[in-house]
Amino acid sequence: MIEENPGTDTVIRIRDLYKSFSDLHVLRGVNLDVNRGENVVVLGRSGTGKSVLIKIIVALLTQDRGECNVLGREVSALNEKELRDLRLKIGFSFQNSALYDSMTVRENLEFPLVRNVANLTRAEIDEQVESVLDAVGLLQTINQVPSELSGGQRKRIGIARTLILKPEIMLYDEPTAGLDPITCLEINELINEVKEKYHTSSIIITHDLTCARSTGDRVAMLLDGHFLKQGTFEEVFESDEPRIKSFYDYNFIQ
Ligand SMILES: Nc1ncnc2c1ncn2[C@@H]1O[C@H](COP(=O)(O)OP(=O)(O)OP(=O)(O)O)[C@@H](O)[C@H]1O
Repeated sequence: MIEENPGTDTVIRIRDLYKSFSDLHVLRGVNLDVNRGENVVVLGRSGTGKSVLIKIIVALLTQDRGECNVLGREVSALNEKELRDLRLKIGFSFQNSALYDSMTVRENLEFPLVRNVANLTRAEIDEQVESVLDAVGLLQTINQVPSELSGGQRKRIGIARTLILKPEIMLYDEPTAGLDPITCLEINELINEVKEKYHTSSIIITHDLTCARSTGDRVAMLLDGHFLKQGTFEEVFESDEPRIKSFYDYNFIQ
């Protein structure tokens, strides 16, 4: 059981969360707090339920029991409109950036803005698109289409597209998967820059230990349906717990 921390502003509070699919018991008593302005890394082997947890946070799945409170609201109790409003405050960076191939970078970024924010002038749209592209260091790609960009650039544009709605919470699902080591380092830096510039609170799902070490204010290790250990990267991996040691040993670290 993790400690209550009444002095901090908790944006995600998960208590005793359970989720099964038939007889596959994926989450079994998950507890997690994400405090405002904090990057929390969720580590765990393939199939341990990291994505299921994220999907419960954005109500794409519903827990069997337990509490999942996001920005002060229990997500499983929200109606459609409340959910839509909540999701606008959450930026979700998917494993595959899912940009529209037929649109330019500018059009990809305008799309969520025009769809979700009423009465913006052309000048305001341009200003916001350029500002967010500048923040991810890719202003020069504004008129290109995704097929002309590298995997790392597409990932950055995907992050820019979520940032354009100024989310309070960012959820990164395997942000460095499939990228070369240098590009991984750049994405890790970007995740930290996003936190500084946009004051976001984030969950970063990964099995990349370099990513965990460089982006995580706190690391939480999901094993056997719950968080076996939470703390700084060093606190978690100083542990003598054999499953944590073996996770460390099998995941290459630079
Ligand atoms: N909608 C669903 N219906 C049935 N089973 C599901 C569903 N979603 C997830 N699962 C199962 O739950 C388990 C956990 O899946 P999840 O996608 O959360 O794993 P993960 O930890 O994110 O893995 P990876 O690192 O490979 O992405 C898997 O065995 C998966 O098959």
